[in-house]
Amino acid sequence: MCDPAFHLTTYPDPMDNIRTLVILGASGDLTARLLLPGLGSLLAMQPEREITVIGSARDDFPGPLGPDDDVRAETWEDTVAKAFSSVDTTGPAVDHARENTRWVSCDVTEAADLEKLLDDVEGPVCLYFALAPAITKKACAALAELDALPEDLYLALEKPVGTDLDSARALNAQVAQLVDEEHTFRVDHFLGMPGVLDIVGLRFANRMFEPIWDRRHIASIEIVFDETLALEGRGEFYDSTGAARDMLQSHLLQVMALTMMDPPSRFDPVEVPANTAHILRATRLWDEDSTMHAAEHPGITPVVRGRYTAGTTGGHDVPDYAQEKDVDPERETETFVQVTLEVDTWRWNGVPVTLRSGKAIGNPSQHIRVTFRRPPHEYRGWPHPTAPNALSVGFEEEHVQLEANVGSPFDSRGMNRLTLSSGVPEPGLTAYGSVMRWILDGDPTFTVRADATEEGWRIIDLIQHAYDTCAPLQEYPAGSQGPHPA
Ligand SMILES: NC(=O)C1=CN([C@@H]2O[C@H](COP(=O)(O)OP(=O)(O)OC[C@H]3O[C@@H](n4cnc5c(N)ncnc54)[C@H](OP(=O)(O)O)[C@@H]3O)[C@@H](O)[C@H]2O)C=CC1
Ligand SMILES: O=C1O[C@H](COP(=O)(O)O)[C@@H](O)[C@H](O)[C@H]1O
Repeated sequence: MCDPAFHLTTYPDPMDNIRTLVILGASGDLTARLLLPGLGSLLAMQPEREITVIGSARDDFPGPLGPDDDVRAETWEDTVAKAFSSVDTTGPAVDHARENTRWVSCDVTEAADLEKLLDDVEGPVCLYFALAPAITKKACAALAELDALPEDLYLALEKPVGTDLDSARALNAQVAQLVDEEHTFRVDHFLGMPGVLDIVGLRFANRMFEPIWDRRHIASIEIVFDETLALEGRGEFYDSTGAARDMLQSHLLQVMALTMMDPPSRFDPVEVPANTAHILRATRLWDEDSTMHAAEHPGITPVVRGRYTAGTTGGHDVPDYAQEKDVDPERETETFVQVTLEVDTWRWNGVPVTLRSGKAIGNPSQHIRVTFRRPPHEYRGWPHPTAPNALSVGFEEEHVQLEANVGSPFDSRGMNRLTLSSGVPEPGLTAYGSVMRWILDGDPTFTVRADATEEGWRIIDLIQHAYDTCAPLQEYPAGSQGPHPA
């Protein structure tokens, strides 16, 4: 279980860091829907924290009225208050942030604008780029033109970092000219999801899992994040991205690395990212032709991709992807991907690791499931094969489930399957609440280091190669479980 107040690192002192958060792109969807509510829930939990939030984008907030609008949106201050109250947050830290927030208009691609924005801002300060990747790149170039940057400056970058390996390398190099790695947060909110953080407690705060957490005892690992959601008006972004780049490049690969990393000696921004990178560097596509793999795990198709057609999911009619707004049907963008990977180390060689994510899926699953090997010895007269033990953890719902065999084969009941299942009692921070906490603490332990981003793109290139050579785009009706043979 992950205690919400459980601060995992000893570096640096919490509550002694960032006092000013500047959100660039603050009139966008991310800020109102995720960043501000996450911040509000954190402040409700930490009443002593004093933080000034500066919102910024090109237009005066809320921006001029469009030709078809008849109601002017609320002010920035109202937006902050509304976002805080949406998660029912109160307390002195919430009041302080609400009363001290302000809006500054700024085109982040213009050095002169940035200079004005940062003029009276004192460090430690974090600039949060809630911007499209192309604008983030231009903003970094404009920041590099300034004569001086605020002292103790942190930068927080949203995903995606770049759009491929080359652009990610270029952006990382640009960022490195502005601040060092320990002042850089490459945000992956999946690392803040309560269920994902439960993996930390399960693995490293118990005696019983870590000794068997390797290829000798684990048969396979599955990390699934399916969604009923379809495009939700994000056609333009999604059509140039697709499921692998949207969901695997950082999110599911980061979760995989946390699930499979060697135990770090400390939970700090040196050890955790190093162990994450170690796993990602060793990751390759499952080789279905390897004799050893074929004997132990026959029939795995390493890459499956699909795209939804019309159907119904979550009680809503979903149109054929090709009919969605702002998409090019000829582009072959996938809305479903399933890949089986291998982490080629002594600890994990030969264990298939399947990552899957699909949009418009019926009865979607969102879990990390570790399936153990069967007992090594078969007793005469017992039912065989004995079902394997399995441990699964939900992503956002914090649901932990352990499956075991109990009972005696010598009485009439025979062997039973026991499922120990528990939700975690106290709700903790939301995913973006944890992200905000790490940022305001100046603690990049659970953010994505530059090399991990680049490894993510290397793995995406392997998947793309499979798309081009052996994984044709298949169709699946919205509301189904995805294409065969996933
Ligand atoms: N929305 C989501 O659910 C998620 C988004 N993300 C990532 O977060 C980032 C932002 O996403 P989202 O909020 O949805 O995007 P939006 O398109 O909703 O918002 C973009 C923001 O950028 C501002 N902007 C654009 N150009 C400039 C400029 N030159 N100078 C200053 N501000 C500018 C816009 O305001 P204006 O035009 O007035 O300047 C607007 O405030 C993206 O990288 C996305 O991938 C990540 C996870 C989830
Ligand atoms: O980053 C993204 O994540 C969401 C899923 O995360 P959630 O916290 O909103 O459940 C996904 O829908 C989106 O496509 C992707 O860009």
